[in-house]
Amino acid sequence: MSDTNDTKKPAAAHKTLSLKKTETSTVKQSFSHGRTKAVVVEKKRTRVEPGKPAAPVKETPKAAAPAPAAQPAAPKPAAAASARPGVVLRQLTDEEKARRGAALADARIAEEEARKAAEEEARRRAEEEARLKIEREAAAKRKAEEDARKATEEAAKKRAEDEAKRRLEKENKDDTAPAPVTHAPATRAPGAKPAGFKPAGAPPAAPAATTGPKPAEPPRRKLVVKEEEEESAPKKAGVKVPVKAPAAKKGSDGDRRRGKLTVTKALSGDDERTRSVASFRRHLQRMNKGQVVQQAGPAGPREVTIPETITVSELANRMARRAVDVIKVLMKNGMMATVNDVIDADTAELVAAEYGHTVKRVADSDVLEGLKGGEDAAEEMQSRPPVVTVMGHVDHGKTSLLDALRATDVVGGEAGGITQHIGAYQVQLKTGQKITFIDTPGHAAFTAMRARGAEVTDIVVLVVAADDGVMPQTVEAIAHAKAAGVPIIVAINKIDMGGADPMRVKTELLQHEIQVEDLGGETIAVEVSAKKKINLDKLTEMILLQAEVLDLKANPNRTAEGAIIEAKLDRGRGPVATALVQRGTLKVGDIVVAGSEWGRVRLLQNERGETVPSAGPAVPVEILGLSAAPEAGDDFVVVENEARAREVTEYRARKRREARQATSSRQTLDQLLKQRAAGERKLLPLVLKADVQGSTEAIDGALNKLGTDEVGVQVLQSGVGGITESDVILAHASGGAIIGFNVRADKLARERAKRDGVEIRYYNIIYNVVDDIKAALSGMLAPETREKFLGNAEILEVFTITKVGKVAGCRVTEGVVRRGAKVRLIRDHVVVHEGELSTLKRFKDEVKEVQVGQECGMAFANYQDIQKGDVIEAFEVETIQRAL
Ligand SMILES: Nc1nc2c(ncn2[C@@H]2O[C@H](COP(=O)(O)OP(=O)(O)OP(=O)(O)O)[C@@H](O)[C@H]2O)c(=O)[nH]1
Repeated sequence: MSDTNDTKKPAAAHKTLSLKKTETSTVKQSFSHGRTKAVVVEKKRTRVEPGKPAAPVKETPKAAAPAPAAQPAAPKPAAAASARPGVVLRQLTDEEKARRGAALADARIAEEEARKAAEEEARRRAEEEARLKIEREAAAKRKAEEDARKATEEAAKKRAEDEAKRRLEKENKDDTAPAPVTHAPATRAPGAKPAGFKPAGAPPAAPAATTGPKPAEPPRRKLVVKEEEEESAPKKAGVKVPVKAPAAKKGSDGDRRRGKLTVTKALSGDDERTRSVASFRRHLQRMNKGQVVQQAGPAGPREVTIPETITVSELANRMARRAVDVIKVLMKNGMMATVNDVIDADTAELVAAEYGHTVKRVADSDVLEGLKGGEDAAEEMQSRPPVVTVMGHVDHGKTSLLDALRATDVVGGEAGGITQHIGAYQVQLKTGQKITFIDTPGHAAFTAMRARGAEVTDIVVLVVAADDGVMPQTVEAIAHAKAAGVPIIVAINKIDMGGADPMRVKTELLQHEIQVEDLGGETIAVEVSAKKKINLDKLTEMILLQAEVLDLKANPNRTAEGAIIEAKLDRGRGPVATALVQRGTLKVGDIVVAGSEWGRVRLLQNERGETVPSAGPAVPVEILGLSAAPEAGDDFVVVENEARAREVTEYRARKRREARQATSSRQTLDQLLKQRAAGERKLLPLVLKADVQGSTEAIDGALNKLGTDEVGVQVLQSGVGGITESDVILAHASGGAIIGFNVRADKLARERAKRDGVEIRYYNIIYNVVDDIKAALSGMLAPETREKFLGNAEILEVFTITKVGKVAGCRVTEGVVRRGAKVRLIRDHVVVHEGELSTLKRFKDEVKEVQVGQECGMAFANYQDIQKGDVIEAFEVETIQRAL
């Protein structure tokens, strides 16, 4: 506040003259916001007696105004005294005049400023009022527009629905001319929006025309929505929200979804439409802020490991939630999923974040990390028995030798006398030492197992019959053993036989870089007789000696690891896997992952069928309790819990599926068809099912060997277990047959095979499979054609007969001419035509054949250019079936 003193003002004209010794002045007070107030100040002068001290000036404000803070023009006591009434006023000094003049000027300036401030304030108020008025009017106008727009939308929507209904009814009535039901009638008025198109705040069609210049409004509104979407896009990219976001649908549907939520829409029950872009963005923002929407669960937030893909149930499991909770979250994000559906890691991460869990993303292959334990410390290692594989040529006595060593006889039990089942046995010697033998059907299975990474064998015993010597499969076995880097012990068998010549065997082996000790080499050779049980102890002694050299050790005090030697589906016992423990000890109750199968060990049985509680290193044991039969050569490992087992097996199963798809039957069929089209090698497609893996491999190998450049076998699928409907479907699709070895088709498969005409053949002897397939392949060989000369006839005369054409009057000069035979027309020793006869007549009668020397009439089918003197050569084509 500032006061302005207006003293010594000249008397105003309206003021009455009075003798009162009073002097008035006005004080103008300025307040904030330009408010001012004028205060009149009266100054009374009193007489001052000479010699008496001057009384102070007493001011009596007429209004209750605060006293002026300063009286710039107030006279000093001396001046005041001189102004006393009764005292002659003295003239003001120059100094006083100057001061008063300055004060007056100041007061005038202040007054001017206050006036200006007041004017400014008034102007501002007027403007503010005008603005508010405009805003009020605009709001009212907008409200009116909005109401009108809503009304129009409602009407348009209703019209569209009516229209759709009408069309639907019409379609139902008239099936021949179906009209697509659409929400956007093609004949809508210009400017009118398609039914359901509701851009936020866009003026309705009708008011747009009346309210004037707002033509750019709808597109702008649309753009805003678009911007919102675009804004959310990078977030999506960053977080990879796998929400079925309001992805634009085609046409009016997509547009419609961008609109505001109206009552119609809300009641329409269309979830997708009711989810606006803004809500999606809000959701994303929530996501980005890491705001937890759901409760983490009873155990609180945790770290959830998420692989590249995961099933809904597994994700729920890892978050300690119910699967239905996960499904709810997915649905909320616009994704319909069931418990068993596989979702990608991004989606899973979103769900986990929703529950406030932290996520640990792992690559697919990471699940295998740490599956197998690390190296064992040297002090934990203990000696273990050697694992021996017996290999050799067919009938050289592998099984007999193993039998002799085990003092059991399985040869008689084998159909056809062939070792068809891979078995693994441990023999305990008189000394108490143990040797584990793996009986394979041949080196192929050994290699197949090696190919799967199962390096189970420590020593190979190469059986060579002393009477037969080194044979092709002996050579192959040597190659396989060498490739595996496994030491060989040669067992020269059948030394009891008359024609046995062990030295010949030894020298023959030299050609294959096997130098036995007798001949100055390092390879141990033992002359044995499996039948007469000669030198068997020497053989075992040599095996143990070799094992000693190899210094075979393993840690038995750890979780078990090993390899699957054989697996089968046993009717009574379910999936049974013969496993060889390589380190650690396998116990009943352990959770085992074997290849892409897993299970809790229900029962362990040794080779004699006895139940054992555990199996240590180099012990072969049958495992019961697996979910399905793994493949021979798969590794097995004991894991800490079921979740881990599931994780690993799911990953492996997926990888195998992918690998199979890469060489899927469809692809094979395509190749097959291509080959057929190109007249290339003909393949006989087969689906092969057997009771054990070893048999499938043995049959597969044997059948593949049957192939030639022209024909061959295409094993579309081979596996262990009964023949199922899917096998039949596969065989049918490829036009192939099914081979069941020691297995049968189930009911569904039988019915389907009957319906589709797919042949299923059952066998229990490999030779028979090979023979039958050989015959089938022979049938596929293109038959040879051979021409058989019949006879010659000379054309004596040519007659032209109406309706028949040219007929040759001939005489058979050589052999016979038969009806239906093929003929060539030879003119001057040159073949001018090759075709068939249409007529063969003797006199007027059709005859079957005409002998040499006889005359006949002949006409060619579709050929008229015959001349006298031409020779007709008759011949037949014989087809000769070939065999492999
Ligand atoms: N005299 C004699 N015969 C033997 C001896 N060992 C095996 N045999 C016979 O040789 C034949 C073949 O023996 P297997 O043990 O079945 O031979 P394998 O090598 O296992 O044959 P595949 O299973 O077909 O590979 C049988 O008839 C045996 O009786 C032996 O030491 N002396």
